[in-house]
Amino acid sequence: MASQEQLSAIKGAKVLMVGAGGIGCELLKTLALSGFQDIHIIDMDTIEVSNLNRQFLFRQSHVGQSKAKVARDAVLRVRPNISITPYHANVKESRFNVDFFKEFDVVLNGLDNLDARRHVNRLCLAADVPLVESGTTGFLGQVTVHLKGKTECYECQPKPAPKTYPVCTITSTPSKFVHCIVWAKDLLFAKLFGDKNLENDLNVHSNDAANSSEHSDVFEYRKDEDIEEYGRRIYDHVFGHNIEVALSNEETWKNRNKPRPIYSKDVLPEKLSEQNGNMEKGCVTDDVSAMASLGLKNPQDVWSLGENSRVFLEALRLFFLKREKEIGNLTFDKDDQLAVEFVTAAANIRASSFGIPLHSLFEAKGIAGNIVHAVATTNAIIAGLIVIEAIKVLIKDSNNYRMTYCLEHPSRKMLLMPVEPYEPNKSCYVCSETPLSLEVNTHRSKLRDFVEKIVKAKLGMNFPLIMQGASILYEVGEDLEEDMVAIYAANLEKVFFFYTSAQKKCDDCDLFLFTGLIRAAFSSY
Ligand SMILES: Nc1ncnc2c1ncn2[C@@H]1O[C@H](COP(=O)(O)OP(=O)(O)OP(=O)(O)O)[C@@H](O)[C@H]1O
Ligand SMILES: [Zn+2]
Repeated sequence: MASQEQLSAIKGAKVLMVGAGGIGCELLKTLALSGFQDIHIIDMDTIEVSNLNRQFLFRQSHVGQSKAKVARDAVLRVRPNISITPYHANVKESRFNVDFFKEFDVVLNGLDNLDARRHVNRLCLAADVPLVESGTTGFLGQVTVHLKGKTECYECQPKPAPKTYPVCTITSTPSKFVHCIVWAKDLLFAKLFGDKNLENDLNVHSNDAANSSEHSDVFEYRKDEDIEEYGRRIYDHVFGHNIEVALSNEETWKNRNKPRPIYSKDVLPEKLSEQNGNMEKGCVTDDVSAMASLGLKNPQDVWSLGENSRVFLEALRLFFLKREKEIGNLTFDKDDQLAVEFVTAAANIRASSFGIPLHSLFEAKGIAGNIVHAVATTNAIIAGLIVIEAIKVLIKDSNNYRMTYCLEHPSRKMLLMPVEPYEPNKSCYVCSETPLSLEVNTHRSKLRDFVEKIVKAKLGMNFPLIMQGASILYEVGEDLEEDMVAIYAANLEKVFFFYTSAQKKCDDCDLFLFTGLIRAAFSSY
């Protein structure tokens, strides 16, 4: 039971929720049923069929509609007298600025990506509004509370980078299915359907130069070439020839199982086309599927090597036949059925070559898309914990704030692990005043390198303002004058020495970067 103090805090609170997905639906319902009366909700997405199994405010008939608006309507049906304001929008839009955030007593995140979380964290710090942050992955979840100056901010601790694998494991010595998936997705798929100008390590181990130049155009589709012939050439090159080349390096295989080269003629009949019965019929461009045209129905089946080889050739054929315009611009997307089919088949053929167990399309899709299947119960538990922390924030019960972790297996008979929040990290570049230092080669590095690689990519700033002393060197904004845009563009092309020498006539540079909270000091070499 809530105390009188809690009830009046709940009644008077103005709350902003960001995200109306798995956690967001649960959260909106729990807030409404707990007595909250003024809730604003931002979500940029529309409802997809795949959301319906756990985002229970949505029904089949809502597919394609705004999540924020449908969630509002659904909750108003059970609590008609409260106010819910939906925004079908990206939280990064400029209208959701510091002043907008200042209107709220607490912000609650139910997001699914780092970029948006960092953005909301920074706005909450700038507006000095408490943030309750959350996330779930399958059975795991956590809720954390962030108050400027009192607890650590969302970015005080570096976030673990997504898992990467050594290049040689991917290009030549895979030992797990995930290595084959990464190869199929990031190398083969990218090589065949992605940007041709990007570097690609696909042939990295065909080490003799003559050999690699001989094959330099092996991936090139020649005009009027028979598409099956082209597919078989790729197949034989990557699963046959490249494996033979790798085998020729005896050292590599001294302590490893040798892979087996696979050629298409060994696993498939000479000519396939006639056997793909219904492949021309009923193909809608958006819906092109090699599984459909080969009559493979169940995505949970593990295909044989022969079936994978057919899917490989058929998916490749369909890309060239039905989606030719996209070739050269494609990046792997877990929601692109044909791309998933191609990657599953390629990964399985490679796995077969290396003696690694094959996997179903369903499993391969999960691995390729880094998907951990969502668990509705975890989302519900996390949403409940968010509301508990939000109420503590509203009544300023700071001694009792908790970060709570939801575990997969009980630890000391507990499934929920509450921990006192940590103090702010004094050297956090987001919430502390500590300057960052950076060494740059002032003769070689341009302001553009700094802006693109450090400020935007590394520090995740979307609208940086870069100043030297009192003068602005660079800024981003929708309402900049044209001549300023031209000046900033020119500034980006100047090397740092241009600025440092003008300022101090020496190589030591003290360039300051202000973006609300961040200040960076530079030294040069
Ligand atoms: N920048 C953003 N602005 C507004 N809403 C965002 C932003 N980034 C993510 N979201 C929303 O956060 C929600 C996260 O929900 P959830 O993790 O359940 O993902 P989902 O997209 O609904 O499902 P899944 O990814 O599992 O298919 C989504 O509804 C998404 O639209
Ligand atoms: Zn911080």
